[in-house]
Amino acid sequence: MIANEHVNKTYKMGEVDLKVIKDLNLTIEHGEFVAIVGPSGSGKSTVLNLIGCLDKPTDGKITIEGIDVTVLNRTDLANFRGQNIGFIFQSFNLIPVLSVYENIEYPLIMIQNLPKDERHKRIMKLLEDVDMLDQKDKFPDQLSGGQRQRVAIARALVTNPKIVFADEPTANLDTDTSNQIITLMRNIQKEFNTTFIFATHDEKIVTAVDRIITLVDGVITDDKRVAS
Ligand SMILES: Nc1ncnc2c1ncn2[C@@H]1O[C@H](COP(=O)(O)OP(=O)(O)OP(=O)(O)O)[C@@H](O)[C@H]1O
Repeated sequence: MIANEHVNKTYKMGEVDLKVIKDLNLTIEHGEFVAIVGPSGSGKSTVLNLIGCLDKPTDGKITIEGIDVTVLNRTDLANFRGQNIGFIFQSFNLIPVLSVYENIEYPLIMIQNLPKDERHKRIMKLLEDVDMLDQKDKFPDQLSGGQRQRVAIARALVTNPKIVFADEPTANLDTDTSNQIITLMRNIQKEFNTTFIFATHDEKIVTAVDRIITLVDGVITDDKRVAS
């Protein structure tokens, strides 16, 4: 479970304080498929960065899987992130000099000290899951947008994270490819009970999720469960 209690985030811009998240109280249960929506600049990415442990709140408490992550130091936070959280970005963020296989392997080498044959098994299974087995030796610039995002999804999942944060994951994809990617993530959520949290403007994602949280000017103005 993820619990935010009285979370605030203020950016200092010279003399000016920019308060972008205001008294956020939000609980997300295991295995939820949820979208955070709202106008540009409303604070969606900031919330994702805070609960994704990429950034720290100015004050308030964030508990993930029973651990208060706001008191962890940088090293412990990075370890916690590596063990529990996966990220998918709109720009895919693949490493251009690494092959598809090596891009997926990268977090396992950086974060989790797994033996090579165990790494291989996990990567091959994920390549199959995202239907990229026949592309495993290609490099990112030899792939389509949808294929790149499938690799990014496999990379986000290879550490078996409990939670995946996806910031506009379909922004650079056409409608059919977006729908395929959303279905892929939904299937993974069902199979592994992985929590997926999206920040998005994409109606295709909004109509696919079970819960929609609306953020306006750093405040939750609506939080509703929907039949998808
Ligand atoms: N590092 C930063 N320093 C200062 N201000 C920032 C920083 N990051 C974000 N902001 C500001 O915080 C506010 C919220 O930004 P955020 O990126 O979270 O919004 P968003 O809802 O994700 O927007 P979009 O839909 O356009 O991606 C904006 O006013 C933005 O300019």
